[in-house]
Amino acid sequence: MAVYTRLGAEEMAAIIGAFDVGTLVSAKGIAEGVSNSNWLIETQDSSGAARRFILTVYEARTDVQDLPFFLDLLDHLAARDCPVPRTMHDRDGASHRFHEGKALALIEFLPGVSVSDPAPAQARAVGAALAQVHLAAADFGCERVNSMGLAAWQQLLGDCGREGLEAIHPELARIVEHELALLSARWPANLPRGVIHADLFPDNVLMLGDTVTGLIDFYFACTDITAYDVAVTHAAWCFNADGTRFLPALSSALLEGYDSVRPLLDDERKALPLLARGAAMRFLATRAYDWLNTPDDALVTLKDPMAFARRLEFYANPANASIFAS
Ligand SMILES: Nc1ncnc2c1ncn2[C@@H]1O[C@H](COP(=O)(O)OP(=O)(O)OP(=O)(O)O)[C@@H](O)[C@H]1O
Ligand SMILES: N[C@@H](CCO)C(=O)O
Repeated sequence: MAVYTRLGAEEMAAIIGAFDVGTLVSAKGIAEGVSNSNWLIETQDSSGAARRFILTVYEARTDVQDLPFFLDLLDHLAARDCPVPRTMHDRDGASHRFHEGKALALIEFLPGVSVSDPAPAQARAVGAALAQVHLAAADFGCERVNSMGLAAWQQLLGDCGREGLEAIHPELARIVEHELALLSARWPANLPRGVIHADLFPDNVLMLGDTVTGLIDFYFACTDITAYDVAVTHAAWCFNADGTRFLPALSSALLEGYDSVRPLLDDERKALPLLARGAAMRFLATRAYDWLNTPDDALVTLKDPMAFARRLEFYANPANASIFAS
């Protein structure tokens, strides 16, 4: 249950009272998510209309210094008609506040559900929405370094150690060593860069039918290679959960959807096999680290690192490079 912070009814009413969003009617803790504490908030405004919001209290994993980047980005993208929630600003105009030393923000509630078994039309819509974000973010003035880039993969996997990786799977240390060396040597330097979401998994997309109603959880958003975001989204959407089966119809649909809004440049397309190996390595790294370092009594369901080791092997196989050809 991702509610790490306890808030009494009076405290909650005082927090919501700092925003011009009506009177608090209910606050329900949201089970999904592991990083921060989230509540679904209902209020009633002066005309009697019901309104809904998400209250997020940021826990240790989110650096408060980054909040202006994340929250201003939502406002920037929403103003350009991207399907992202707006940030509600408080009565002083601030996008986030502090309560008992923790930062919090009130975010627009968007309808929709996260799909667990996407159809090609849904993957197409997600590809198009991602491209829309990339275009709309072009004039966003702020930058943020990718804290989950190549250096972080090396650090996390180094911390896992050869023995740790071999305990996860006997072949994992060998695969990681070989792939990290290759990625360090070949990671592209000259591809177009911009703001990327960097974590656009199905659980971070709200949909109604084939329509994307919300892209959420921008807490890894950063400035990096734009096509790397396509690779991340590809790795997240185009395989079954354990990574044993590539789903070609989802892959074609996702890439077509993206291209229909922002056609990939030839150089970007050529780089996708390598960028996808990097994307698979990024999630392998955080999952392997968490697998070995999360206490047994922690209230989180660990995600399987091997699901991304299998994707990595798929992308590394030259016979599969053609999936990215136009
Ligand atoms: N703007 C929104 N509109 C509707 N529902 C939302 C919105 N933002 C978040 N949610 C709901 O809250 C849940 C948790 O949100 P989120 O994924 O941002 O939490 P988190 O703890 O930061 O995530 P994670 O652990 O995935 O990093 C989502 O799965 C979704 O159900
Ligand atoms: N989406 C990530 C978790 C957040 O980085 C994963 O599935 O491993």
